[in-house]
Amino acid sequence: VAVFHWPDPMLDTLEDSLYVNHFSPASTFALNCTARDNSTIAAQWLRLAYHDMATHNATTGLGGMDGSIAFEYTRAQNIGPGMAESLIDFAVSPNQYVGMSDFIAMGAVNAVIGCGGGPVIPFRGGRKDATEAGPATVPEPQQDLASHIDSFKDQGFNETEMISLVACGHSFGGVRKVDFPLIVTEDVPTGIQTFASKIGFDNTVVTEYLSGSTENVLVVGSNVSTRSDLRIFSSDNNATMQRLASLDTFNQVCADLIGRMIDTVPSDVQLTEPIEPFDYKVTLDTMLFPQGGSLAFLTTLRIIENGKNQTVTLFWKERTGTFCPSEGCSISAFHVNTGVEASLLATLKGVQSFNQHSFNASIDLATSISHFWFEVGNNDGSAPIIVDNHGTNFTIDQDVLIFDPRRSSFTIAGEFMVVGVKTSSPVDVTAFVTTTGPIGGVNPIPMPSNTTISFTLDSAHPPADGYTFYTSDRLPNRYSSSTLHATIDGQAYSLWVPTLSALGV
Ligand code: HEM
Repeated sequence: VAVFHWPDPMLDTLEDSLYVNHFSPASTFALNCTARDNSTIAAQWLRLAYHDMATHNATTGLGGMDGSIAFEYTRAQNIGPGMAESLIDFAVSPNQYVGMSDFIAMGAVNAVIGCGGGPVIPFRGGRKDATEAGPATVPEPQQDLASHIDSFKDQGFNETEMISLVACGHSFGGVRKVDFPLIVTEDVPTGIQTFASKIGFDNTVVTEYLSGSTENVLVVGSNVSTRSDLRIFSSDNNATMQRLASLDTFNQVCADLIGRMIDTVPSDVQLTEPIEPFDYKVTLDTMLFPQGGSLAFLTTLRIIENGKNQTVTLFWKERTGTFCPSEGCSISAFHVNTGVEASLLATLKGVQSFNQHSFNASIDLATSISHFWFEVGNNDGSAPIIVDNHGTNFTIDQDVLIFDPRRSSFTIAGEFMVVGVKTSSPVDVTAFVTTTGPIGGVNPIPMPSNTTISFTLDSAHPPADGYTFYTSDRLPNRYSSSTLHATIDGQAYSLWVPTLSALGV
């Protein structure tokens, strides 16, 4: 299991996206098997993930789940509106540390639970987005069995796994003549055409195939050349399909294979260990900025709701000199937000909701802050739990380049970030900003992109408390997050700013 050592922007983003409800569309849109375009969002997402993975070549190690589908979705092999629509679903979520490909993979995990309630597929992060299209290697129904065996072999799956993975995939969604003109569907009713009239993660696709009652056009369609499921399913005399007739086996095999499918990445990509909900998490809105002769320090500790009535105390130590008592300076939470909703995936892992304990500490300007930790009291006589980033403390790397949410301005007229630098010498400050592009134009998919914006000396905010302030260019539309960079007195500093405001600003 991946261990979270704060700060870790990638794990931080992925864990929120997986387990905090509404944090990312990837964990919500596909729930309840929501219908779209004569199919379901879940089916579209699962097909998107497979088609993204299908560029993998196990021999060269190239391709796989890398988001290259964003450059390939207009190909005939990716026909149908589901590809573009699904890419649009995911395009709001990426930032500088997590790309589209991780969200496409997360979409597959949520598609499976969203339509069937399970099985739960482990999620690993760290995929890298491709910058161009991969080869056109998605299998097509008019190809013969030998080609399909070859395609799956290239993708890293043997013949038995091919049979199973196709059965798993085709237990979702439908085949629509309009989207796939190669398939002659005069013998299949129009409208919603789901395999075996079922939507969901069950093995009807298998049992109806075996009993001869299937309406799957890739099995019984009148165009014999596009009966690819028939050729694949029967390729080992139905031995695999018979095994999959057990619902438990089907669920186990599908969880395993879809898991392998989303973890099929270019060989130079190293995925994290599976990401489970973090017990204790310092949330995104942790900020340190000068204010009226001291430093304001805002932070929040998120705890999984556990039925105990807990009290949390924030502790911190000085950066230089002595100011705090030997046990550290401390303060109680000023706000507790109970009942932060967990995602469906989190509830399937036993997490019902989270409590957020927020702090607004005033830090001595001269001695500043080097690190912080928390004590969680159970109010039942038991010893408090020390939450200290797994023994490494929550370290404030630096207080030289800071983001100042109070001096920043966010109005309809425009959004401007203000940063402070702890020097009076002139400094070049830039922000590496992720935005999601406009819908429409040349590329209808609002793919996330990165731009650099610069800062100028802030005439509205004179130097104060040892800091000089710089204001950004107007933030671009569809700003999502940024990382600040500056070289100050010969040393390079950077600061991830995942969010522009915090409770207590
Ligand atoms: C030889 C391999 C495969 C062939 C020839 C094939 C072919 C097709 C075709 C023709 C459609 C209908 C497309 C449309 O009408 O829009 C379809 C739908 C679908 N396929 Fe496959 N497929 C294959 C493997 C897979 C695999 C391995 C998966 C995932 C594990 C998968 C997942 C899906 C899903 C979820 C749909 C429904 C999409 C929707 O309803 O929006 N397919 N496939």
